[in-house]
Amino acid sequence: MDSSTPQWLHWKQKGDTKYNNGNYLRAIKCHAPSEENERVWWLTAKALYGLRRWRECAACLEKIGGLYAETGERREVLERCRVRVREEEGEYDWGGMIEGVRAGDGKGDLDCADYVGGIEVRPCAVEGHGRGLFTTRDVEAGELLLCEKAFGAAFAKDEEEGEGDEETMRVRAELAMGVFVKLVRNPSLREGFGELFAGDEVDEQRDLKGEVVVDDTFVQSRINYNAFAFPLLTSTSHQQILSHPAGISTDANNRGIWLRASFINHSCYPLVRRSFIGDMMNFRAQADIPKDTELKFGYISCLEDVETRTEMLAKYGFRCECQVCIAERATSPEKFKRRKEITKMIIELFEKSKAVGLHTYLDLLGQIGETYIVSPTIEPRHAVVVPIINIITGCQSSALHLQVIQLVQLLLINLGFEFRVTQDNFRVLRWGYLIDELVMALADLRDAYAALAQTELSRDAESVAKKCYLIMCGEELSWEAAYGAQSERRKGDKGGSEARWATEGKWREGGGPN
Ligand SMILES: C[S@@+](CC[C@H](N)C(=O)[O-])C[C@H]1O[C@@H](n2cnc3c(N)ncnc32)[C@H](O)[C@@H]1O
Repeated sequence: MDSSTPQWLHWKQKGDTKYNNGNYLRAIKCHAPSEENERVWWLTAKALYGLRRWRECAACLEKIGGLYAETGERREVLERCRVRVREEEGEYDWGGMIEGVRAGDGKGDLDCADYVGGIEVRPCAVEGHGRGLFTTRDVEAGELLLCEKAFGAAFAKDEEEGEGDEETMRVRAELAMGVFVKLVRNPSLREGFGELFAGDEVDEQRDLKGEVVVDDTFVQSRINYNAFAFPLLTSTSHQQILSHPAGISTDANNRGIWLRASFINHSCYPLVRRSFIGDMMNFRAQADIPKDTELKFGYISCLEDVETRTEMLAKYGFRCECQVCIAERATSPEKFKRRKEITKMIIELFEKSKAVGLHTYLDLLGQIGETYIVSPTIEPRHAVVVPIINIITGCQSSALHLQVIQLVQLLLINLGFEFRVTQDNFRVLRWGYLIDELVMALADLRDAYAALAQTELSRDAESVAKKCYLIMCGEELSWEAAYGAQSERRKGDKGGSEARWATEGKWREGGGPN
C-alpha cells in the first residue's frame, strides 16, 4: 500500500477488485472493516446480492438509505431484493420470467430467488438409495414444491449454428468451467456443492488444512451424476413433443446443475414433474401426495422399454427396482410380442382406411390391455397411448364427439387415473401417469363436451386439462396460446397429432373409425 493511500481506500480498492472478479465473500470481508462509508456499503450490498443473500442485501441498502441521500440505482436494487424475498415465499411473476427468457437471446439466466415448499432432504430407508427428497406435509396435485435457480448452466447455440456432438461437448465443457470458476472464486459455495452425490469411489484431494481441493475430479464427479440437459421453456418443448413424429424435443441441449433438486432419486413412475423457465427449475406434485413420502422423478424418458431404461440408468450406477420395472421384467416375451402384433394391426386398419367401427378398435385396445400383468395404477399402459390419440383424431374429423369422450376416458384409465363423471360434473379422484399427449386429449374432451352443449362437463374437463398443463409446463400462463379459444389447434390445426403415428406408420386424413 502506498503510504499516502488512506486505509479505507486501500480496503475499498482491494474489495473492488475482489468484487469485479466475482469473489463476493472476499469483497465483503475487505469492505466491512471500513467506516460507514457510503460507497463501501453500496459495494457490500451488491456483493450480497451476487451471493443471493437478499434479506441481508436489503438490510444493507436500508442502512445506506438511513445514512445518505437516496439514489435511483440503490432504490432499484432494494426493490429487486423485495421481489426476490416474495419469490422465496413462492410468489413468482411467471409472465415476466417467460418474457425474460424470450428476451435472453438463447440464454435463460434469470434473476430469481429459490422457493422450497413442503419438502426436505432425508436419508432414504432403502439401502443404497442415499438421501432423497421427502414431503414434510400433505401436498396436492399441481402444487409447486421447488423452484430453483441453476447453480451453473450452459446454453446451446441455435440448431443451425450448433454442430451436433461438437456443440454438446462445448456446452458440457462450458458448464464444467463455469462451475469450477464459481467455486474457486467463492469458497463459501464449496460446502453445498461438495454435498452432492459424487459416486462411491471418488478420490478427492485435500490441502494441508484438510480442506477439499477444487479440481477437475471434485467438479466433474458431481457433474457426472447430477447435471442434465434442459429446454429453455418446457411449454415450447411440450408443443414440440406433440408435433414431432418421434416425440423428441429439439430444444433440450442446454445443460445445468441444481443443488437442491439433485437430492431427488429416480422412479419410472414419478410423483413429481420437472419443468423449466430458463435456468429456473420447477418441481410440481403430479398427484396428491401424503406427508413423509419420498418424491421421485424420471431421470430418463420413462416411455422407453425396461431394457433401454436399465441401460440408460446404468450410467448413474444403479438398477431401478420401481413398480413399473418390476412389472415389466415379470412380463413374458410372448405378451410383449402380442402387444406389438395388436398395435401393428391397429395401424394397418388406419392405413388402409378400412371401414371399421369404434368397437373393433376398442376390442383391439382391450387386447393390448390384456398383455399387461398388473393394473394401470401400477404400470401405465403406454402402448395404448399412440393408437388412442390417433383414433381420437379420426373421430374428431368425423365430429364423433361421444366417441372422443369414450376414448379420452379410456386413455385416462389406461394411465392409472380414477375419475367420476356425473351429468354435470367431471372430477379426478386419483391422479395417474402424466404424459404430454394427455393434455391434448383432455383439451379434446373439453371440446367434445362443448360440442354436445355439456357446458359444466366441458368446463371441468378444461380445468383438469389446465392442471395437467400446469404440472407439465410449470405455469398456466401459456395455456391460452396453446389450447385456448384463440389457439391454432382450436382453429383447426390439431397440434400435429397426426404426426404421432409416424413412429410406426403414417396416419392419413379420413382413416379411423366410422
Ligand atoms: C442425483 S443423485 C440423487 C441423490 C442421492 N441419492 C444422494 O444421496 O445424493 C443420483 C444418485 O442417487 C442414487 N439413486 C437415485 N435413484 C435411485 C434409485 N431409484 N435406486 C437406487 N439408487 C438411486 C444413485 O446412486 C444415483 O447415482
